[in-house]
Amino acid sequence: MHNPYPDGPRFLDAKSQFLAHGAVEKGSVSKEIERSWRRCVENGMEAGAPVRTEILTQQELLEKQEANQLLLSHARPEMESLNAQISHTRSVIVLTDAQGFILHSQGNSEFLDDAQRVALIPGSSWQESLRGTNAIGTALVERSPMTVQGAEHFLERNHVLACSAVPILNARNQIMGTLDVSTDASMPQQHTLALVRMSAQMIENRLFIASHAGAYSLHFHARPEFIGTLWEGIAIFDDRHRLMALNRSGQFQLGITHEKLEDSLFSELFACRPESLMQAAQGSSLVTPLYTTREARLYARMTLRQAPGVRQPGATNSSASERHCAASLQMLNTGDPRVARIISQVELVLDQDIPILIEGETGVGKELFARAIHEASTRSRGPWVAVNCAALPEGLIESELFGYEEGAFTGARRKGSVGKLEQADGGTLFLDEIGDMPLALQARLLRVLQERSVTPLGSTKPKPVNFALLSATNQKLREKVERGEFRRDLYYRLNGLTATLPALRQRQDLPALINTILQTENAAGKTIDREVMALFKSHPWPGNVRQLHNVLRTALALSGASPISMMHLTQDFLDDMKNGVEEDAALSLSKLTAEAIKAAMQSHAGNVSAVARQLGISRNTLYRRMRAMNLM
Ligand SMILES: Nc1ncnc2c1ncn2[C@@H]1O[C@H](COP(=O)(O)OP(=O)(O)OP(=O)(O)O)[C@@H](O)[C@H]1O
Repeated sequence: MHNPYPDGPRFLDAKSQFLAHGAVEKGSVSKEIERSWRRCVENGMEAGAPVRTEILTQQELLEKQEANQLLLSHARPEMESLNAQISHTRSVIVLTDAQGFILHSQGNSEFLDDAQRVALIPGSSWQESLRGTNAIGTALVERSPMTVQGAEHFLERNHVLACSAVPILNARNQIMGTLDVSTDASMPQQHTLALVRMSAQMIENRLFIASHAGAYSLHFHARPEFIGTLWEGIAIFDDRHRLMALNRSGQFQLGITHEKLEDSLFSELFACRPESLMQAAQGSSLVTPLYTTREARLYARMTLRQAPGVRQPGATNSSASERHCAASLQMLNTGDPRVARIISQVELVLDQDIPILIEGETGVGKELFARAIHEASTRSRGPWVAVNCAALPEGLIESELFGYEEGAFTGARRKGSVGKLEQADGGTLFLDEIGDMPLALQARLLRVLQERSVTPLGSTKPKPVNFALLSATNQKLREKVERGEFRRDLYYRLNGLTATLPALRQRQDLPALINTILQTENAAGKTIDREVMALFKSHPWPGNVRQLHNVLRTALALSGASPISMMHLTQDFLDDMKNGVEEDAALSLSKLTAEAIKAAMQSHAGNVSAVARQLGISRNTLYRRMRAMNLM
């Protein structure tokens, strides 16, 4: 019969030999186990001794949990998901602090007797000096992942256990704690350590990101599909592009140890300007190729963080490298007749001081389009300043837009602040989500547009400004005007020309658009199989081009070198697809019903009883349906 624990007798023999002669036969156990046994003997420990169960009081445990709050909060979700993967085995998952005290445990402990169950609950300690050779305590001493099975444990009481523990390190390579899975000694162990390693790495990545509040982080790997996984390198920089921290995978990929990290600049590590990646990071999670200064090719995604003092791209003059990232108007012309007409209209009014209002559903590419207009204009040498009116808190929007003088209000910065309107002088001001601008500010904005000057808060001196004005909205602005929620005079000021970008489901250039997106993902020429293309053509795309881009990006990562097929679409998208179809069906059904009712009303000259009879429904139902469909 298959013996699930073939090494049991070998470990027992090795242990007896070690206890009798102080040495083991070469190769019978690992060096780490032999070293640990030696430490146990040197500490005067006896293999057959009863276990001393050291357990913290409730108060002491609470204090330890408090002191390790960060570790606990990031480890808990990973322990949950590890538990879901191994819930069919009889195992307990344990998190300890750096001294080996259990902070949290979960799982199935039925395979243990009462004493051992107690040993795996929060508050008990697995220090090697107390419990002899064991995965947690020995991993902490050896600073490396350990599996300790059956008789490899020094104390006989622990021979029933098989445990795999991995130390969790912070960015400075200091041990924060361990993650361990303990199970019955007879359970095969070959995959357990790999699983625990992965979970520990996830916890390290989470801790790493949470403990460094830099200005931006760069996520990188030699293979694009590894970005966003536990194997990615993560580098965190401050707003002066100095490296603040690099995770272990990053240290390995870039070939630097954490001691050498101090004061490295972005430009010393990567052959690219951080600003160009920042531009790509705005509003999307684009993966871009880049080279290290040692000429290794990597892929990276930048994540901007909301730290104070971060210079956001867009609020400054657009540099040559940023400009290189923006799409040109003709690049956006991928064959849809409506888009082509809008582009030719825009080209006619370009540089003529005519404000353009860009309308369209979310994700149709309004900001991309606005940026392309700026790039095509003579103002492209001037600044591009984008303001998202929906993202600014109402109390801040005024000072953001208009700026303020020194000492204008309590808490104002000493030197005052230049508002966005003034920053845009000589370039383009893009007011995104303009429909969300509070009414009171609409009046002030209108005055600036009429007088072409800005008066910062706390000042009486107007400053002349000159910028091209673009704005965008996904709301029906005209309807807001009718409802009195948006100033009519401002509405007319903003829309010298209205450019309405079609929703993706209305566009006739889907394959060409897909090709453009594939190009931006460095995957030009990638094949998409017919089934997927047919699905894409019938999907209603509620998230528009942004959604298409995301679906393609994930499919590219999942498909590797093969053509994109159904198996590379995420379940999320397929579910969305199903719901869309159901919604569509419901929509067309209600349209058909409305048509049927209208026709029957006409042929029976409005006689409700006759119509109800013809349609086979009651008069009440007919009235209800007519009311719901606005037919009465
Ligand atoms: N013509 C296009 N070609 C390639 N990608 C596009 C195009 N239009 C839009 N996208 C993709 O869609 C994303 C969203 O575009 P953008 O932010 O300009 O949309 P938006 O209409 O301003 O959205 P929102 O209303 O939500 O602000 C872009 O980051 C890009 O990935």
